[in-house]
Amino acid sequence: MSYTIETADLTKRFGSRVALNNISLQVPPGKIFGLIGPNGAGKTTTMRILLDIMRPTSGTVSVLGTSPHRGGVGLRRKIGYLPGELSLEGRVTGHALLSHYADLSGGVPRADITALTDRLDLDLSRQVHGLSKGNKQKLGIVQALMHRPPLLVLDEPTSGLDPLVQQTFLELVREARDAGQTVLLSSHVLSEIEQVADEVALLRRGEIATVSTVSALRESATRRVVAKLRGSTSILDTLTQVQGLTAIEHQPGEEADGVLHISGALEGSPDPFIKALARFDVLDVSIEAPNLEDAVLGLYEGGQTHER
Ligand SMILES: Nc1ncnc2c1ncn2[C@@H]1O[C@H](COP(=O)(O)OP(=O)(O)OP(=O)(O)O)[C@@H](O)[C@H]1O
Repeated sequence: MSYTIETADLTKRFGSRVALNNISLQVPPGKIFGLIGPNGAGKTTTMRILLDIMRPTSGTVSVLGTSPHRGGVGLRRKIGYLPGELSLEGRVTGHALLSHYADLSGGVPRADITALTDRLDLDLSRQVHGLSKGNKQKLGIVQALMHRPPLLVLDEPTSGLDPLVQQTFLELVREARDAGQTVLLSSHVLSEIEQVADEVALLRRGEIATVSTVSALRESATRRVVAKLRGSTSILDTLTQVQGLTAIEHQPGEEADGVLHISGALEGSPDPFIKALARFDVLDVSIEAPNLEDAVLGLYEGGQTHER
């Protein structure tokens, strides 16, 4: 398979500071790939190298089959880039700014720009320096998406967007993927992009902690389970045998004798838990949605894994 983005042993040092340490990443075509990591993990540095804003200390990079260093303007036009530290201070209107970028991209139909600004509810007649942080971010998003490039590289794209606009943005990203575009986007929290990302790489101190599909993360995540059961404390003996169920706690209910309130943490399939419960008189049960943020934090603390 030829990847849209491929890096091998990518390393970037700033003096003695190692920003990236042997990063090997493969972003498949037509997918949404998330780079997740806390502040300083190396997300922006990785993206800047892909755009040839920065050169690596060592290692190799290929973007759309070309080295960013050699790709020049031809490669740059195929990438829609939203920088993390978007600085829009000029005394120009949104219209003028987008026209300028549209020219650089080889022209963009006016209707395509309007379709985006309408959906994001962005007023292009205002001077960009007076726009709020969120509206500047919307302008940056339109600038990156409007020419429908084969690759989108979006650094913290949801930053500053209110929840409603965040949803619209995620829809736009999904539509781009469905149209065959490849999307690389970064965030310091998984919850902002887990709805759209097909695969995520977790960066920690310049290294890849894990690469995983979001569905694999979901399967490995722990969910809290709560049940109200009628029966003797022998229930507990049964539950301790359930595969994947840990941290079991119980307390007697306020109801008539023999009601137990049970809680625990369940990893993996809920099937063994449900089958174990079915042997008792179940008064109530709930299995919460997995908390992916916790799963990711666990991975940050843990060692290296690679799952595809
Ligand atoms: N131009 C630079 N000069 C010196 N150090 C730098 C430079 N750019 C980045 N770094 C360092 O490299 C490391 C990675 O930074 P980077 O901006 O890539 O992280 P990030 O994951 O994007 O973080 P954030 O979420 O805060 O944007 C940090 O330790 C940072 O201080």
